[in-house]
Amino acid sequence: MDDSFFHSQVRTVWWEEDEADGRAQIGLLDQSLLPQQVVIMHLQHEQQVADAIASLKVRGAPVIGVTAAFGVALAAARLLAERQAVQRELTLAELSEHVHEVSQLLCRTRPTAVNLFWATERMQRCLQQVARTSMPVQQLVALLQEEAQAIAAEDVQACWQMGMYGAELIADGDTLLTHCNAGALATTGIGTALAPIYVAARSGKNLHVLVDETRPVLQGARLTAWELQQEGIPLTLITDNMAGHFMRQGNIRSIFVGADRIAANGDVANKIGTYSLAVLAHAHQIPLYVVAPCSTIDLSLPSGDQIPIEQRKPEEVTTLYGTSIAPAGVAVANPAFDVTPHPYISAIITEKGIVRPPYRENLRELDTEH
Ligand SMILES: CSC[C@H]1O[C@H](OP(=O)(O)O)[C@H](O)[C@@H]1O
Repeated sequence: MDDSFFHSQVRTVWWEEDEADGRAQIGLLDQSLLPQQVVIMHLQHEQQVADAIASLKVRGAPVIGVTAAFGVALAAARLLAERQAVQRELTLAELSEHVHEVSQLLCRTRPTAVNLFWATERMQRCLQQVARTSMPVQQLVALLQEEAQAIAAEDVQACWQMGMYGAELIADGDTLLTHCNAGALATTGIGTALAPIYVAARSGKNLHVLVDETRPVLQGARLTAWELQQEGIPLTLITDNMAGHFMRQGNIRSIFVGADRIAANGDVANKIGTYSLAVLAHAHQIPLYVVAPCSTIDLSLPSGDQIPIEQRKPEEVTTLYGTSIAPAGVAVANPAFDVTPHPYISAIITEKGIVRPPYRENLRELDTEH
């Protein structure tokens, strides 16, 4: 497969330099405005990066990991530039402390997606490893940038591999269901859950995708529908509460979803509503596949019960595009994710292959970095 395989020009996040003064910055597609507007942001401070992640301008587990890595590299470059401007030395100890503090800042934005923690830990490890070599601090800052670029490049590669493995599970003529957005917009590559769909479609299989709208913030309706449309993949948008109806009618061959964190026993935290889908799928004997890179696997947690679930603001539920849809003062719950117990998961597709039960043993053999 060559680069022309993927038609869309979707780019989620990248490293760049300001045209005017050559300052390091991060280019980022503002996903909160899609599909109505395609707006590119240019971030020059780590606080802007943290705000972009917290406000879902960039969202999806793999790409928030990449964004956090770029954020750490940006913070290091910014501190060095500040010191150079006043001709003050930046010591290794100061750089290390700054990188640690910025990692903590970025990790406070979204607690469930483990990729954020994985990426910032990897950035800190990179600094610790080379620090012993007494390398000049300018070179350490450049190395952090290279490490972030490597994380992004590995994500692109992982998406391809997940796509190739997952496509084997899709047959010509299948109708598939997906939830939220686990496509190109959630990664720096062709996506996680949507990657097998793209690979299968490009290999000539005729497919149809049912897309859950995914309340409360509509990643399915706004992002997945937009992304699939750009790629020319036939789709039908449905509201979340229609999924059971279509399963019962026998219209759905399999379900592909992403993941924000996978525990050692194979329990999966993913966008709220995934658990309900999984139970329905089980009742209708429809396979549910989770597609995620190894950076989403957290072997330090024995089960999904230990996965922290992000609670988001009530306004995401009580309003739609700024318009109130509920009575003022109503009590609201807004967990962003739920946990699907592993017995409901038919297979977990990673860049290293397809993992089937028993998950505890088979995930351990994958050689993840956690
Ligand atoms: C490829 S992971 C995408 C993953 O991210 C989503 O959450 P959010 O939009 O809140 O970042 C959701 O859980 C998707 O499955």
